Amino acid sequence: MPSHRVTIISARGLTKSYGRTQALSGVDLDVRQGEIFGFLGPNGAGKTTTIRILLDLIRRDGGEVNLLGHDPRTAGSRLRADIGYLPGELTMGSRRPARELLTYYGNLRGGVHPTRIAALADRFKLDLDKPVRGLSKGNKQKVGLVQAFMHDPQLLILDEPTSGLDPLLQQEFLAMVRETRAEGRTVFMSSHVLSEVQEVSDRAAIIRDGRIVATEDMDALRNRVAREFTVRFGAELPAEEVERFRAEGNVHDLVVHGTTLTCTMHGSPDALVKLAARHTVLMLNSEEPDLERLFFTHYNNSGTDSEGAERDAAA
Ligand SMILES: Nc1ncnc2c1ncn2[C@@H]1O[C@H](COP(=O)(O)OP(=O)(O)OP(=O)(O)O)[C@@H](O)[C@H]1O
Repeated sequence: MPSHRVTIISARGLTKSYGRTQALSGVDLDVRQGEIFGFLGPNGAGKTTTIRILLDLIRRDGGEVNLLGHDPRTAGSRLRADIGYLPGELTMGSRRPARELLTYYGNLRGGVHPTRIAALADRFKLDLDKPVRGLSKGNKQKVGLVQAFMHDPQLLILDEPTSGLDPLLQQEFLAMVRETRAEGRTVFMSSHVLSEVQEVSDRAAIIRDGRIVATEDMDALRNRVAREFTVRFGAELPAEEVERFRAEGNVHDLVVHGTTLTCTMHGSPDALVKLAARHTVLMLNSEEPDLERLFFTHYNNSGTDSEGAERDAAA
């Protein structure tokens, strides 16, 4: 991605404490126009706090923010019209039907055509006639997503957007995010689920204990992440066949127990799949590491030096 693109989100040295809890200890971010930018971190890392500061929903203790060319502290409602925001915790106690609530939100942003609301609701399989208060968590999340997308904002800021969505709707959501990018608009989304960010993002920042520990192109992150594979064969493998697996450059930690082989791999599983296909495969399973493991295996030593991690990723 060309680095000369317009910067849509810039944050420098953001700090925030809640009493004795230091939630952010100097967060820097640069998000460029037309990219999908993932914001990854385990629970309590500071994602929601950062997002709320970006939108001036809470006040920062220190640092600078620029969103679409403005400081959100002073830009007021004009800036809000160019942003779609999905909060991490939706409080929707209204007795009104979703259609009415969404029309009301749309009017606050200068009006959104009813057919646009209906089309988005249709994609998410949301019933617009039910009172919002009685909706399930997942259906409330859909209302939140429709209100974030419906006015076609230049910038979408989404806090844990797939929380509560079933897998098919997660895919629908990711498709919408890609369409947004194709129109040159920008998406910033937080998540603690590595796979969804990996699937859709161009770049991601990883936050841990209130600091950005890495900002990476997703291709670089994909290669850093070791996935665990388990293959169960129809019969025990001859020793020389096991050696073929062991000889593959990106196969590590290989263990064979009876008919079951486990290993970890970086990058593409192509070689493993082709070797396995020489035999009868009863089961093949691949698990991604959770974020915590990724942090401990890859970022522990690089500590808080995000430039160092970027250098490593480029190497
Ligand atoms: N209103 C608050 N009062 C006190 N502490 C808070 C408040 N909000 C957040 N914190 C603390 O600040 C830190 C960062 O929290 P934050 O909600 O930003 O993390 P997060 O990455 O969004 O986590 P999650 O994925 O669980 O939503 C945590 O230690 C949290 O307990």
